[in-house]
Amino acid sequence: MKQALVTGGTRGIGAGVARSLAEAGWSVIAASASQSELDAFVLQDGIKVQTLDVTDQVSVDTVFSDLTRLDALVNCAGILMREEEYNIDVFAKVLDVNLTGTMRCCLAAHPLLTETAGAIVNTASMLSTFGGPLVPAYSASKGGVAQLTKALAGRWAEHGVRVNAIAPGWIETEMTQGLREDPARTAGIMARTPMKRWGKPEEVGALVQWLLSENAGFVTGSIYPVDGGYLAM
Ligand SMILES: NC(=O)c1ccc[n+]([C@@H]2O[C@H](COP(=O)([O-])OP(=O)(O)OC[C@H]3O[C@@H](n4cnc5c(N)ncnc54)[C@H](O)[C@@H]3O)[C@@H](O)[C@H]2O)c1
Ligand SMILES: O=C(O)C(=O)C[C@H](O)[C@H](O)CO
Repeated sequence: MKQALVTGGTRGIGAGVARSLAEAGWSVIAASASQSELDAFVLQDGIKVQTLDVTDQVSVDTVFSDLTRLDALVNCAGILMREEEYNIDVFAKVLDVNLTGTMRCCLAAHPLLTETAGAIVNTASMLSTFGGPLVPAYSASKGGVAQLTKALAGRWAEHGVRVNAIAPGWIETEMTQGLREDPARTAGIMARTPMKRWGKPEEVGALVQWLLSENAGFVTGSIYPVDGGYLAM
């Protein structure tokens, strides 16, 4: 059975991805650094949970060296600290999780993925394309994830490893809870969203499922929006 590891896989978009892949017949490891999330995760057939901190090299090395097979890595772990990101320590922390954490897991997964001609899906954002004045570190990290994805795709194609990224729009998760509870921010977002609604984690999962399938066998180095049309406006 094909095996995927999803970082940040016990909540929000990552959990939506883990559940979509399990429903498509994958064996999924849903990994998170948060013990409370691991405890709260409602298990389903095909999914097991795993402690993994993407900022901790020992944690990453331990988890990946224990794997005997890996067909896909989906990097969903991410944080966003809003205005606090103007503090340099917070800036570095956000980069460490979102960008360096993504690279850490890609590097750790690469030897296993070369054995299976596997694939990576990273999580970029609309903020890979435009800057968010309230989130300088988050914006920089997501611009970085998009470029990292293209660089790795170019380098690892010769090993048969495909590397793509998703760029979710406004998705209903805890990360956007504050925005969804603010009527003025919600109205502003909906005014610019052609589909006039928030996206769901499983709608992001469906895109990841396709990117990891044989149907996407010639697709690498691309960034795929799933945003109800927001980036097109
Ligand atoms: N929600 C949105 O609208 C949206 C839009 C675009 C991109 N994204 C991106 O999607 C991804 C998932 O976001 P979400 O909205 O589901 O947010 P979320 O806060 O619900 O989930 C984030 C996940 O990352 C995990 N995580 C954080 N730090 C970690 C670490 N050091 N090691 C391992 N896991 C860690 C958390 O435990 C959690 O499981 C993030 O990369 C985010 O930037 C979200
Ligand atoms: O697009 C993303 O990656 C987001 O999650 C957007 C943020 O929630 C938003 O920029 C917060 O101000």
